[in-house]
Amino acid sequence: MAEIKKLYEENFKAHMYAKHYVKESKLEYPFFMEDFYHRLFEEGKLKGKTLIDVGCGPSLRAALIGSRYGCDVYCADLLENNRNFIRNWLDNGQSAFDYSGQFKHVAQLEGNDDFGYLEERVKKCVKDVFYCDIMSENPLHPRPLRQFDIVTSSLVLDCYPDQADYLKGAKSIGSLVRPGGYLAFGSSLSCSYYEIGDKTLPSTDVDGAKAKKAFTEAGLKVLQINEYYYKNPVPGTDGKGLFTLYAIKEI
Ligand SMILES: C[S@@+](CC[C@H](N)C(=O)[O-])C[C@H]1O[C@@H](n2cnc3c(N)ncnc32)[C@H](O)[C@@H]1O
Repeated sequence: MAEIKKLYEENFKAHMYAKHYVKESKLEYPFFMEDFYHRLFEEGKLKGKTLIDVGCGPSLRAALIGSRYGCDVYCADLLENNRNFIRNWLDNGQSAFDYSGQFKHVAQLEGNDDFGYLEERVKKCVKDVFYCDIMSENPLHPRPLRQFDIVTSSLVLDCYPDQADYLKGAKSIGSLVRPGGYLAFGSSLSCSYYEIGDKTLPSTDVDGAKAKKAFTEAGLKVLQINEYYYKNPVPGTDGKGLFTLYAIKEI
């Protein structure tokens, strides 16, 4: 586990990740998570005021959708570089990093051709950007544990191939959901590595059923799983696809 965190500290380049996995994504279905969040909110399945995106990285996936529904969004990540990347975007907008492909996609989901309105909306909804570590019992340490109406997390827990770490991470993510609150989660499917530039990072051989087991053990009730298998191999990873999971913490 310490090794994985060290690998991230040394190899995860925020700008390169944002460029390769958000801006010019090589994934077959680049905006899988945005579509998932959009659908859940639109169907009224996710309701609440506070949203934390755990392991947000240099991405605003959850903020883009949660902002439509007036959520107060908190972006949390292990790496200072990622947190600074988001802070810089919040201060300087598209001139700091051009997310226009992703923003255009979300605007289209909302029935709009022009995506310019999203920048202000996202900036307004993000209330804070802070440290979190899902390998800690309190992922917000040294802050006190706080719970949220909605917890989102995409492509984060699958960074931990060791089974014990995976379960620990699921428990830690689950601890952030308030009783009656929701988890909207996304992951690679049966993946052992992904590349960022010339760096290779490990991933996990996991599917919806394994994630369901982990989050059930973490005290959540899983309500929906959706697996998507790539039709063609995706450059830079051996992942077979992606999956999403939606769960509730019952009162
Ligand atoms: C593959 S990126 C995903 C980024 C973003 N969520 C997305 O969907 O594009 C993995 C992210 O998990 C973060 N991460 C890795 N280990 C973590 C940990 N122990 N606690 C919190 N975040 C972690 C990394 O810093 C990185 O931002």
